[in-house]
Amino acid sequence: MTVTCPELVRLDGIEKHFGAVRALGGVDLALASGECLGLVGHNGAGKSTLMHILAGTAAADRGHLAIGGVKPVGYSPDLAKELGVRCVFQELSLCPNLTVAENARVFHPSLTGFAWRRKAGRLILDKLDAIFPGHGIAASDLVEDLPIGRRQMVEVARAFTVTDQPVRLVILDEPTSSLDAHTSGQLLGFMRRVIAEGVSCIFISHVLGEVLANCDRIVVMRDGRTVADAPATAFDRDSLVGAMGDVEAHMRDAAASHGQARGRSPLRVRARLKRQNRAQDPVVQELVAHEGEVIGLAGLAGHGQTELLLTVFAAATGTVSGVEVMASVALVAGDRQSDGVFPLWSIAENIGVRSLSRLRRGLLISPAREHALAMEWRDRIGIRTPDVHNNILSLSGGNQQKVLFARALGSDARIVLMDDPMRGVDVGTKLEVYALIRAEADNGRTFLWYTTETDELKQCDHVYVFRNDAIVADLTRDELTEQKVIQSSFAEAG
Ligand SMILES: Nc1ncnc2c1ncn2[C@@H]1O[C@H](COP(=O)(O)OP(=O)(O)OP(=O)(O)O)[C@@H](O)[C@H]1O
Repeated sequence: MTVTCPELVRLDGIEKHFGAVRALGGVDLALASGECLGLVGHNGAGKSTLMHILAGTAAADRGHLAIGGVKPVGYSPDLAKELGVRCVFQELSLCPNLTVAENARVFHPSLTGFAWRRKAGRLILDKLDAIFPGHGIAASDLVEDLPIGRRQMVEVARAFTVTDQPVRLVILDEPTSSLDAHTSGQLLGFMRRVIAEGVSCIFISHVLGEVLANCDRIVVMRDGRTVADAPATAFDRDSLVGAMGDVEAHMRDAAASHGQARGRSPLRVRARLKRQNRAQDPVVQELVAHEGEVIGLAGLAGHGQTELLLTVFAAATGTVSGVEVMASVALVAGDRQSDGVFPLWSIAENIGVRSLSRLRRGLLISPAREHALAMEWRDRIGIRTPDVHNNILSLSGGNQQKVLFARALGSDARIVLMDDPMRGVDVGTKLEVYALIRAEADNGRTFLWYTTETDELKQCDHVYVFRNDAIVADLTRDELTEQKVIQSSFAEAG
């Protein structure tokens, strides 16, 4: 039975320019109450910009916006909130030096009185419990001490908390990008429950399976315009990829078909892990990576994968007991906001910073060499910018992530450590980067790749599954299945 719900949002002819860049070229979009709309498109297609306009954090150059049939005058983030519009942006907005409860209070100024801290703590914890049971976050945790996945969970939960203002629309801009498969599933299940209660959601993700399985309708954006708008059931993965443009939908299988015998080439990394003593798991004693291998690190987020990468990174420049690293190392940070991007620098400077010795002419960095390196990588992985000397923050989130790739792959490092590096990278670029990683591995580079996406583990020659800071499974490419990874990630002791 089809139920016609009242229209909640209407955007008409929205245009937005950033200098010479046309981010939005006249976008129309409508959304009903209780509808879940999937919004997809390549990096830089204009999705986040459109959502900023809907959330009142950016103003359109042209066009109209109506919410609940009313065209608001002087639209602003405060007015959006009053009208029931909430947004979880890619670049998380929590105050790092405040606790989880204090961040909830910042969002809800109506929580006053001397018990405000307790009330705010209860409010956010109840919502975290509802969305992410077993989340392990305390109201008194300082946000800057939380890993990126947990920060994302707090940000999502906060968007759904209610005090004196209603929640009618929640915009989720890549909310699962830092969450492992289990936690993403919890969020998507919750999203379906609130949709059933009449709340609307706009869900942006580059994981097309999530969009196809959870949204009622899908809008595809390309180069600042909408190019497709249909019920989710009208699409499959290939037709979505086709609508997004310039991608070969079947490249994935070609990239995955490569296999390699272990251990014939020289050793690059050997890391002995401390034995787990909390549980009687079958613990794998050491991780090894050889020249030319792509090694996957799997398991639920926060179970020691990032720490292992950071330990290998430290061991490359100093002495760390139990860890041997036999070649130079570069790291692609996963938390680009705090660890990856130099926000005051240009795109070219951000790419070149890991290759300074090669870019030097005499005592100084040669601008020409820096420019050439940046142009080479702009073209190789399609960084969408009119000028590599623009500030890095002028790029969309996914394009900033590509810069971090370019920095590592453009360097002379023989070992590349990747901390869930594909966050926010669109499906076309992902396939290109997979092929690039494979080509670089064939040239003798070694990759240690922590990923929260099971599909990406299929790109690896060998996968170690982590749980509670220990390796609990050691899988060859042929043994790897999603089920085995999930089983090992959750298996109880005994
Ligand atoms: N503050 C800014 N200054 C200059 N250009 C910007 C700014 N914000 C966005 N842009 C440009 O606008 C275009 C659209 O970017 P937007 O972030 O909306 O893309 P997106 O579809 O959300 O991409 P992604 O999937 O990578 O997040 C891009 O070309 C981007 O470089």
